[in-house]
Amino acid sequence: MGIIFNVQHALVTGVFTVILYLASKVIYNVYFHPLSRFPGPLEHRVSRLAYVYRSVRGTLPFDMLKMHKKYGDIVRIAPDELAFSHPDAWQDIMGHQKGQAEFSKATWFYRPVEDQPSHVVNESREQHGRLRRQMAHGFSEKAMREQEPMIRTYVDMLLDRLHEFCESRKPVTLSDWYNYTTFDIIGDLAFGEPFGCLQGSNLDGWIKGIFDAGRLGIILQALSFYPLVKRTLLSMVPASMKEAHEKHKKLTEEKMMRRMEKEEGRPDLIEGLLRKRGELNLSIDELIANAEILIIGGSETTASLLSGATYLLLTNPTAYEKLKEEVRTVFQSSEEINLISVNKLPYMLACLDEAMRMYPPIANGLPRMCPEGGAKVLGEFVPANTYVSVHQWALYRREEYFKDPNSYHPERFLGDSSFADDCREVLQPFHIGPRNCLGRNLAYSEMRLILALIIFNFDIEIADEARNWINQRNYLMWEKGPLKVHLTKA
Ligand code: HEM
Repeated sequence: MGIIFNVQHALVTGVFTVILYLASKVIYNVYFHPLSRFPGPLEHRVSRLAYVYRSVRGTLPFDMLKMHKKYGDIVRIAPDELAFSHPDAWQDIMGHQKGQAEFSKATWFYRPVEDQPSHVVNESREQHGRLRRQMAHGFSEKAMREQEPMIRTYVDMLLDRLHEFCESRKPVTLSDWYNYTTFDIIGDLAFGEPFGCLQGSNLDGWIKGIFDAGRLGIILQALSFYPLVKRTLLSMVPASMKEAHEKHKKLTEEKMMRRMEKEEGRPDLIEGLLRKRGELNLSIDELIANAEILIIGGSETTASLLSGATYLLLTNPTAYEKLKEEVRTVFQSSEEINLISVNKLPYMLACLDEAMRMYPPIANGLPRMCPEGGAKVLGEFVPANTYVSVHQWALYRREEYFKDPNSYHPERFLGDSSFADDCREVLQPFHIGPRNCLGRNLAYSEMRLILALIIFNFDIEIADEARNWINQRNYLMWEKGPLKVHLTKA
């Protein structure tokens, strides 16, 4: 009897202690936390769970717009995180900081599993600078000129495969074909060999492994705030998953070994790191981590934008007709279209930029951490260790910065007076500052080359089932459904 009473007593005390702890945390977060003066929905100010819920549901970009509309340019989206939606936030958070420490990348987001090898995107400031300097060789103009014939081989293969569909008159899932092309190109640029996606008309198993790991990454990021749960779940990973991981790792090592055996001076994106491998003290796992991040960052982003731009053009016939006219007037044959000559297509560039605004490949805010001593963002003092972010999709849909933000108007990037009040510098799909996108020029060249050749070679009509294609969820990347179109030879 006495024992039962003691157990009951301990249980009641335990439950009471937990409730007391949670209640005091809620009161602290709402009234006494250094960020308590910033507005935001109550459920976001009291706990991280509301943010996690929206991320895991894939609705965060759209929810962020509603929050900024209601609460203004600064919203407290978690007890320790502020979201900023204003053109000046780019410079304040990501720009080169004079005489002040940089905002570092948030570990919970960029390194959800701490013991994984690091790479250029999540490295600490010093090692990042060294890696970036070396990798920059592969992104120079000279390197891009040398890479062009290789890139062109894959684009020609894409055109050949699409011509086959014209003959068969079947609808084509163009979004898949964009992915196959960008994956094969980046496979060659990062590992020295394509994935064979264009050849096999499907995504290689190795790539599928990377996508699966990406989805798991969102869950692991969320669990970073609940370390005990994360540790427990990680210790329970089933044997089949561990085996799949080991198999993927072995395949990747073999790929890297084959690349390392290739001739010296290959003009690709990994050569710079291989040349200074000793000086940079790079293990094979770190080399692989860098090649993998190039694959993820350099293919899905570009393919998404190409799909988004194609969809927006096909659902905006005036813009589509204008672009067709531009491409088919400037060029008389496919052979004339190359990485340099696409510069003669200003309307196409505006079409791509407007697609970046309406369908940015990186739609959510990638969190940074405020340095020691705190810093000012949009004139407000933000305490040290606060996470801060800029959510692109929400920013680009605000009427304060773009007229008629929910409609596709490439003219806004061509000096059309109806859009004179637009704030075009808001658009920063590649970010700014010392950690902005290294592949920006390559991405633009690749997208312009592919789109120009597609528009030149085919008349395209969207299939009925793809009319609402753009209504998607977002899990760091867009969850793209099949963009089905009908192609006829132009
Ligand atoms: C439309 C296409 C692309 C978009 C929108 C895009 C966007 C971005 C953004 C926003 C970042 C910064 C990430 C952060 O702050 O954590 C980034 C970094 C990076 N991107 Fe891209 N990217 C694109 C294509 C590419 C391509 C084609 C490559 C290379 C093949 C590439 C390579 C990189 C690299 C290496 C970094 C890391 C730079 C550093 O940390 O110093 N990107 N990209």
